[in-house]
Amino acid sequence: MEPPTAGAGAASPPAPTTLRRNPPRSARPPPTPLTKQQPSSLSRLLDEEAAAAPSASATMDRRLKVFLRIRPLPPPSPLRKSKAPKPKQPPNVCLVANGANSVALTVPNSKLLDPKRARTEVFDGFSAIFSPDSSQHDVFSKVMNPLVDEFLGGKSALLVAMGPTGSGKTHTVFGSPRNPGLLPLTLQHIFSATDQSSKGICQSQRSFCFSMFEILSEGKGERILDLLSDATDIVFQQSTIKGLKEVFIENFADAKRLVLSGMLKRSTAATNANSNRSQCIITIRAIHKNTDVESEKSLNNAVLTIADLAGAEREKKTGNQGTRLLESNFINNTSMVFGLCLRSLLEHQKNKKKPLEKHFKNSMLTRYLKDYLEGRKKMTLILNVKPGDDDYLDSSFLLRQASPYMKIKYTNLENFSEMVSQKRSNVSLICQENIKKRKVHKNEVVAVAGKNAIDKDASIKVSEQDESHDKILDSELRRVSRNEEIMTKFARALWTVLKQYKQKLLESENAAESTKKLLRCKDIKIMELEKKLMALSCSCKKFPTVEDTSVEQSHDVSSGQVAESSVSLSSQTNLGSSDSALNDFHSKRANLSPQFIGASKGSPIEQSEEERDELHIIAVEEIEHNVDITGVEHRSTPSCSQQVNSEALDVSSSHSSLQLQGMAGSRRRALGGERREFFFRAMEGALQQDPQVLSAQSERFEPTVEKTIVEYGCIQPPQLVDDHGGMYPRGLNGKSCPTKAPIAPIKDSQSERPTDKTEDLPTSNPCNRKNTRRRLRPVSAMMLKEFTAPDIFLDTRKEETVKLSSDAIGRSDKLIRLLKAHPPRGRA
Ligand SMILES: Nc1ncnc2c1ncn2[C@@H]1O[C@H](COP(=O)(O)OP(=O)(O)OP(=O)(O)O)[C@@H](O)[C@H]1O
Repeated sequence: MEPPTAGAGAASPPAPTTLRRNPPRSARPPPTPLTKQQPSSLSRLLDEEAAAAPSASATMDRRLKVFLRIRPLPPPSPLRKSKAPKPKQPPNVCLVANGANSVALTVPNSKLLDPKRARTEVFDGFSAIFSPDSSQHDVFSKVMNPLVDEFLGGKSALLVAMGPTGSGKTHTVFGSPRNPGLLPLTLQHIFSATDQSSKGICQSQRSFCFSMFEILSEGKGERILDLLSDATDIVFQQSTIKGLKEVFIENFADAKRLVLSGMLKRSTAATNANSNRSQCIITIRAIHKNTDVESEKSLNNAVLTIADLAGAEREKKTGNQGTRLLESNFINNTSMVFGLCLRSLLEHQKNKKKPLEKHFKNSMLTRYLKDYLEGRKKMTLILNVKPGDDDYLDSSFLLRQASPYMKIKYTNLENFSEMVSQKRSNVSLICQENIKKRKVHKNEVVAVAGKNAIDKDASIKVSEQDESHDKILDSELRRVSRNEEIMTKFARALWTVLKQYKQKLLESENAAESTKKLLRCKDIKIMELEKKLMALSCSCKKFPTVEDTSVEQSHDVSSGQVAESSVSLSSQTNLGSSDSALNDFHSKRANLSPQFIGASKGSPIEQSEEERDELHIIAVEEIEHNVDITGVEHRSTPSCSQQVNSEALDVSSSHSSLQLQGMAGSRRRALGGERREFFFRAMEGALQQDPQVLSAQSERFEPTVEKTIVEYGCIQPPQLVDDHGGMYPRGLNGKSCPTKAPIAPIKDSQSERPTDKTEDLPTSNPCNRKNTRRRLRPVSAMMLKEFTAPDIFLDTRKEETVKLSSDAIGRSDKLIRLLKAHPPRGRA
């Protein structure tokens, strides 16, 4: 074993330095320089105590014993042996035994910031230190022998093996068949001792119960596994394990077999460290069969427990993941809780005002070992460490953590169980006394009444015998009654609070119920509405079918419209009547119109009056807009009719078709939808053939115009329902003409007065935009107005207009006459 680098004997060792990046408040004392080799205060104290008085050993016995075992460095791997050249220097060691009770821990060079400034810490005060070459028997004789003796003497004891993973805990506790550990040696010792005692004293017969179980992690929790049976229903209840198998062992061979079978069942995992994954606990309970009942009782309480804790792991080193990581968390957590319990016990012992924290509740192991961790039963620790440089951090952590535990004291251990039983008996005695006292009081009353002489005598006897005792009982009674009162009040308060909570809960439940009901109603309503909507949409889908009446009407309307448009042409002489041609035209129209009519018929079902008006207004606006675009001159159309001739008719037809095309285009832009699209396309198609056909047809229509007027009884054609339910008069080719559509705009008027367009707009248009928006006038009325309206004369700025107006007056006279000749029949 190589001595520490800063060990004794160095000629001029570098001054030890303390590297502290984050110094704690209660800074540790600087590490003891090894050059001085002075024993620490604790070891000095222990030595002094040992030397001073024969009772010193007893004092030392009262302290928590902490042993340290340094395991040998692992041998080089066989691969390395055969192939790699032998290392010149032995592997560096950071931990060496510095004396009987102390070790020196040197920071390895690899961990030093400045290699020149070596640093060594000395940890002393250990009960014993076992160097790597110490045998299992050495360890047993110093660690376990005293505990076994105490156990056989009827006292419980616990040995806990602590340390990082792979430090030799399992080796220390179980050992191997060739090199048995503490447990086999203990069992051997127990049975050999029993044999000797049975040989010597035949009065007592001892037998032992053996149990072995492990606590391991299960997900994020813990569970117990019995290593001697396959029982699964093991429950941990108040420091005892229910369902745990205890096997009677009568000889060492049986015990050895049990230990082996238990070890085979123990959970280990192939981690980097190939370590145990559980805390293994072995208990040996002595059962004494003695003639003396009292001694049997006390001896039967003794339990010897050996705990082989799972080694704390560093995540970085093991590289554990998933379940293994959870396991190592559990292991580290248990070690931490165990350490916290001991720390708390020490703090409590140092300062009685500090409460003993209940850290033991945080893990199953510490709950099981509660009595030991609260200082009521004796415990011994054996720390296992690895001395290699690589294990410096693990060793340092363990030594720093465990070295203060040596100061933990066990006082009044012997009396503890007695104290407990005494306390219990005292309480029961007090209760009995209370009952007695009540009886006595009762008897006193009875005695006063003179009813029962025996009771009277007894009460007098009691009162005379122990007055002081009565006083104590009185005070106790008062205390108990006060406690009772407090508890009753508390219970009442709790009851009322609970009542209130219950009421609130009921209220909130009711509210929730009513809200649910409301929601259900709403749902039903929504469903009904949805159904209605579906029905409506279905009916709408079915609706767009061709209606003969509509077609007929459209025929009529179109003829009426033609009549309207052809009013100005009535003076033409060469218009031949041709019903067949008209029928042709009608059939063409009929082919075009059904879609439109169907669509227009269908819409009013869906739309309200307001919506229809609104859409009507939009349509009118669009048409107006088109009218504006195609020819603002049309606003002066009243005069155009007078100049009608065959040429003008052609022009007007083409104008009309252009105008209607424009209108159709704008309508298409504005209104989406397949049906509308179809309608407009059809209309455009019809218009494309218009210029010639229309002129010919217009000529032919002339007599029909008269007829149609007679048929409808007025010039006003039947109104057409637009896609959106809006009503406006039909124009040429069934196109609605919401405005006072000019029938035959004259080319000349456009060329003559191009600059007057804007000026004429507000005044010359008798049917201004506002009016059109509000309501559509019947075509006849509009025409009459056009012909007679005074606003025609308003445009006096230009002589031409005046002249045309005067012509219009003449034309209106003609129209009036025409109307008089054919008075309207009245609308259907
Ligand atoms: N004192 C020793 N002498 C010889 N070999 C030892 C000694 N201590 C430990 N070993 C060996 O080191 C290896 C690891 O030891 P062991 O399994 O006891 O470690 P451990 O602390 O129980 O690990 P874990 O907590 O992970 O279970 C074993 O192969 C064991 O034989």
